[in-house]
Amino acid sequence: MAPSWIFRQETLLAALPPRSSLQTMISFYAGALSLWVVAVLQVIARHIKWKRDMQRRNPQAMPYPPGPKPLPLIGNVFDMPRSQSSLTFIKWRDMYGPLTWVVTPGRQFLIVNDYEMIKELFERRGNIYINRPRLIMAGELIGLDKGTPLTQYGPVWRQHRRMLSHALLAPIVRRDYGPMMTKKTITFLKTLLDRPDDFILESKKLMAEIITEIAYGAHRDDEDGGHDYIQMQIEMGIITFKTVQGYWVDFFPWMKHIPPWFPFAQWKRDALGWSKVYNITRDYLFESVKQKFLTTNGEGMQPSFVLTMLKELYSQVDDKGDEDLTNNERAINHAAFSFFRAGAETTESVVRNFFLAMTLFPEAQARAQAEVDTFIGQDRFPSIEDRGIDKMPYLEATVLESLRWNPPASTGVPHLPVVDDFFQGYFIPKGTTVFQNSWQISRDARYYANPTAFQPERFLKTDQKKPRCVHNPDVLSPWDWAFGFGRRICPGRDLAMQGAWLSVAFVLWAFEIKPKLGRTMAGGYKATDEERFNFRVSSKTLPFECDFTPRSDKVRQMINQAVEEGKKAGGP
Ligand code: HEM
Repeated sequence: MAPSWIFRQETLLAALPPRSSLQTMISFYAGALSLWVVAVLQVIARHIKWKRDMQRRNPQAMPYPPGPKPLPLIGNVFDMPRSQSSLTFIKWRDMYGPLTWVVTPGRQFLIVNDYEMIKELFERRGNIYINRPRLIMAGELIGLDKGTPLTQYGPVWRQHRRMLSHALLAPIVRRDYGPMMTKKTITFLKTLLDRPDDFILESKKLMAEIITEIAYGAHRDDEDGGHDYIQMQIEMGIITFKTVQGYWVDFFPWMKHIPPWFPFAQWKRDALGWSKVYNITRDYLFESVKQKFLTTNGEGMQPSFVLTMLKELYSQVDDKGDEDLTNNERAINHAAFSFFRAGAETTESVVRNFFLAMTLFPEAQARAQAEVDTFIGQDRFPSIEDRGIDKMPYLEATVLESLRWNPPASTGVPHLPVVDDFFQGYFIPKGTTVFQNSWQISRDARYYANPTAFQPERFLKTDQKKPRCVHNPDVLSPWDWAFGFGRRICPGRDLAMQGAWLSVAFVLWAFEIKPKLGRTMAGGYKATDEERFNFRVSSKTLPFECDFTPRSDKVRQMINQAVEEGKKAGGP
C-alpha cells in the first residue's frame, strides 16, 4: 500500500513539472470540458434507459398528451416558462387542448388547464396523485423539501398533516386566535389613518405578524435579541421565490455536485448562502419557543402551534426513546416553519386584490359598504362573530371574489402520481409533475361570465323566502379550487379566509377607498389583467395607488381610542 504522504497536495504539486499560466489554463478548461462530455453521455445513457423502461411499463403504447415539440436530449428546456407560467400554460391550452405534455432531461410535466380534469386526477384519484416533486435547488440544496408543501408522500408528511389539520381547524382558529387577529386588524386600521400610502407594506406586516404569532406565539424584540420577524418573512419569501422558479440544476441534477468555487457556479454559492439563512431562521424560531417551554412548562406563554405540539409531545415523553423525541421535535419544527412560510404571503395577496378591486370597481364597494352599515352600523367595530353568508352575504362574496380574481397560487403546487396512470387515453408515468393551472380556472368563461370583472354578486342569488341573498350553488366557488385538491389540499384555508375577511370587513367599515388623481378604469387605469397582476408563483397585484378616507369622525375616534386602550392593556 502506498504511504499516505504520497497523496498530500504539496507532495503531488512538488512532483509536477513547473507550468506556465497558459498550460494551467488549458488543463483547467480541458478538465471542465471533459466534465461536460461525461455529463452529456450520462444524459444520453439515462434517456435510452428511460425510453426502454417506458416501453415496458406502457405495453399498449398509449401516447403522451400533446405538447410543444421536444428537441433531442434536452426536450422542452427552452419552452418551459421561467416567469408568468400561468399565462404560458393558458396559451398552451389554446394550442394543444386542456392537457399539455412537456419534457426536460429526466423529468416530465403535465399541465392541466381544466377544472373537471384536475378534480378527477387530484381528488378522485387522490391516492395516486399525492406526491411532490424533488426540487434540487429549492429542495435539496436550500432545504425547502423539509417543509410540508414539498415533503415527499410518506409517514413524515402524514405526521405534518395530522398536526396542521388539527391546529388550523376553523373553530380552533376562531377560539384561540380570533381576539389576537381582531386586535391586530384594528392596529392596521390605525396605520391606514396615519400612513395611508404604506397600505401594502402594512397589510404585509399584518399577515406576517398574525401567522408568526399563530406559529410561534408573540415575540418581542427586547426578549428575542432584536430579531425582525417581518423582515424574516420577507427574506424567506425572496429565497423561496428565487429558488422555486427552476435552475439549470433542476433540469441537470448532476450539476449539484459542482463545487462552489467552480467558474460560473454563482448559483451554487447562492444556494449555500441561502440554505444557511433558511436553516438558521427556522431553527432559531423553534428553539426560542422550546427553550421557554422547557424552563416555564408553558406557564404564561401565549398559545401557539409549536407550544401546543410540544405540550402534547412532552406529556407522552415517558413512552418514547430519545430518537423518537428528536424526530417528533423535528416534525413540529418543520411543520411550523411551513405555515410561517406558506400562510402570510398568500393571504396578504387576497387582501391586496381586494384593495385594487375596491379602487377599480366603486359599485362593488358601495354595495358591500351598504351591507356593513345595515348589519353592523357605525356604533361598534365589526366582530369575528359577524361572519357568515346568512349575515352579510355580499361581504362573504367579496372575499371569495378577491380570491378568484387573482388566485394567489396561480399554478397551484404540483402533484406527482406514485404509480403509472392512464387518463383520457394518454399514458401518465409515475413521477410526472402535474400542474393545476388555477389562473385558467379563474378565467374560464364556462364558470365565470366576464371573468376579468370584479363581481361578488356572481356567487349570490335571491331567494323569495329569505330577507338576504343566498349562496348561488350554480357558480363554482374558488374555495373548491384555489386551495388545491385532494389529500394535499391547503390545511390553512380556514385561517386564510378568516384573516382576509377581517381585513375586508374592518376596512370597508372604516374607510372609503378611491383611486388617486381621479383615475378610472374607463379612463384606461389598470384596465387589463396584465396591468393588474404579476403572475408569479405567488401572484400579486402590480403596484397601484389609492386613497383611504375615514368614513366618519366617529370611526376615526373609535380606532384611536381602541389602539390607545390596547397599548395600556399590553399583550399582542
Ligand atoms: C389565500 C391563502 C392561501 C392560498 C391561496 C393557499 C393555497 C395553497 C395551495 C394551492 C396549496 C397546494 C394544495 C395542493 O397541493 O393541492 C397549498 C398548500 C399548503 N398550504 Fe396554503 N394557501 C393559503 C394560505 C395558507 C395558510 C394561511 C397556511 C397556514 C397557516 C397554509 C399552509 C399550507 C401548507 C402547509 C400547504 C402544504 C400542504 C401539503 O403539501 O400537504 N396556506 N396552499
